[in-house]
Amino acid sequence: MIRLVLLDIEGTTLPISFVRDVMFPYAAKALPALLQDHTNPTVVAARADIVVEYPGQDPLKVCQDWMKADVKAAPLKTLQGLTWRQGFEDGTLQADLYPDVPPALKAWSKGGLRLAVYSSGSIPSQKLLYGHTAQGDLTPLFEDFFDLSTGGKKDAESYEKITAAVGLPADEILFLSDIGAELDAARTAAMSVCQLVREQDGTIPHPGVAQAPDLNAVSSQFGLPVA
Ligand SMILES: CSCCC(=O)C(=O)COP(=O)(O)O
Ligand SMILES: [Mg+2]
Repeated sequence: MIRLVLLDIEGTTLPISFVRDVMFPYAAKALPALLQDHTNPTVVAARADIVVEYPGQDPLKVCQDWMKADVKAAPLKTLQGLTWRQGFEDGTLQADLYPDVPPALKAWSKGGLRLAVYSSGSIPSQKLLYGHTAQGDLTPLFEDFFDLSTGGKKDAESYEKITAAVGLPADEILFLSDIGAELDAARTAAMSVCQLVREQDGTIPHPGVAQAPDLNAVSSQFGLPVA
């Protein structure tokens, strides 16, 4: 029986186009000034991580290249999160979740299911995003937030750590993602998994895993409370 649903964000609850066409351009504009900040310890640490990994290269150029290729690099995710704070807080950014998402999350939570997030986006940016949606602040629905500080999303060990953190048998945790390699890693860690195959995102169906076009279909397949 599923007791906790662990959700990816991009491609699962939020269209990829919102990340690529709205959030990334916002971050790209703000990054040059942010990288000049030599007093914020979070910025200093992220820039140092980039310099260690790419000695002699301009950290801004490295970030720009990562964004172009949607590389899930922890220092980039930290820096992007810092830039998005201003946008979410002043109303320039508002998370445009898939329409099936808010009602399903509310029904699952009301029905007693525990909910948690596991995304490459930094935990502060996950909270900003779910805190500023067209349907209001959805953060109270989630009991926990996990990001790359737990480990890479394609590593089974990350899912073992999450299982230990939430204190449930792995098969009672249902991980939802659009990415096959993430689902494989979660399955290796004995979690239940389902791929969100979002038509709008052109998700490539991954062989050998349960699939659903939206969260309502997830509810039907796994016997979860319905919206
Ligand atoms: C607050 S998440 C913003 C989107 C993002 O930058 C990202 O990398 C999401 O990746 P995911 O692991 O949710 O597919
Ligand atoms: Mg994703």
